Amino acid sequence: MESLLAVSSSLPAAAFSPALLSTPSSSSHILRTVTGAAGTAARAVRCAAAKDSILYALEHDEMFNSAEVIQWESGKSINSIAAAQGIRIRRRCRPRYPSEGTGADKAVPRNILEQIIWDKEVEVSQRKAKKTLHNVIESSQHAPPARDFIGALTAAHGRNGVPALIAEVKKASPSRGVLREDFNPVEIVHAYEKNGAACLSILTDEKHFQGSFENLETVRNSGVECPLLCKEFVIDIWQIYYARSKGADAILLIAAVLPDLDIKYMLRICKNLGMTALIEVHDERELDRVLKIDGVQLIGINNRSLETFKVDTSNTKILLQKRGDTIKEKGILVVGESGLFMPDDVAYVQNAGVSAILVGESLMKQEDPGKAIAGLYGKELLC
Ligand SMILES: O=C(O)c1ccccc1NCC(=O)[C@H](O)[C@H](O)COP(=O)(O)O
Repeated sequence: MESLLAVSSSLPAAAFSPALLSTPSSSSHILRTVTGAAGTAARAVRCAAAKDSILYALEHDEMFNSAEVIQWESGKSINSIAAAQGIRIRRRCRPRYPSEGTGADKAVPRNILEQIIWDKEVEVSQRKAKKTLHNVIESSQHAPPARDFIGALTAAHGRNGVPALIAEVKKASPSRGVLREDFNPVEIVHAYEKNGAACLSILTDEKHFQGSFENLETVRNSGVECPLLCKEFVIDIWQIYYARSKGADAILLIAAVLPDLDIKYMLRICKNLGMTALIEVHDERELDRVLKIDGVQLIGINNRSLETFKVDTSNTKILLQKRGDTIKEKGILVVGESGLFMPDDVAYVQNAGVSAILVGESLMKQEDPGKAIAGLYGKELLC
């Protein structure tokens, strides 16, 4: 595994720039790097297969993700690479050639997160068929510049002396069903901003959360100034460019879903786009993986298990007790996510060491989600 990571990590930074990714030369650059790294006859054979796969992808105007490059290079499946890192969520994996089956046709998802990811694989491949990576990169280059998500959190934290608020726009969720029938995202975000939210989180998944990229775009164009987090289940770099093209300033990357190399690769893309990556973890193993990755600036500790729905705010405290010092040394900001309803909850995660909180349900369920912010903190927030 180490050597595979070394091969892929040896891709030069320039290979990840949007400008290069958008031209055929970047693809051949990556191809040369991958094939050029093969030292043994066996690897050369695998690389020949990789080359065929990559050429096939290019002919069909598809772009490959880093995990797929490793897969081709190593002969290992994405799922076995992920499992070696402790990732339990399996990818269904599209066939590399139309004649190949996935072998997963009869499989059933083991939990809700796996279901969401399998649905996302279908959704993303359908979206890519309509708008290629090349086109979406082009669109992202015309978006207004990304706003400073971390800067907004830091300023609000300093201003109020309590964790900054990332207020979430979430109509429904798999664990709670519909949270709000009367759902007007523009009204909600203006109320959030007026009442002291530092940043906004916009759910874009349609099938499980009744969100949409249209909501993200409408909010962006509605005149709010808070930076926007695209709350998506990212499995493919295409989604990052698409989110940027719709006005996102930050994007969620879930460590329970993405192998390390994908996180590294996606972080570089975010950096090139001026976006912030909020990297979400739920347990110690995920946190340790993420802490080994260079360039991580913002980590979210989710109190909700996305596999079982169990919410436990002590998760934030336990993880920060164990790794708080390392996080501080690295200058990483921590967001406490999920299950926060009252001033005591906010104080609890603040004492644990978070600089920001991500809150959805407890605000969305109130008649006036803006006024609910003062109820959540036990005081009004300064804007
Ligand atoms: O909220 C869910 O039911 C859910 C299910 C599966 C995957 C993700 C899910 N939610 C994402 C989140 O973690 C929350 O939207 C976010 O942290 C806010 O949480 P809350 O304040 O508890 O709504």
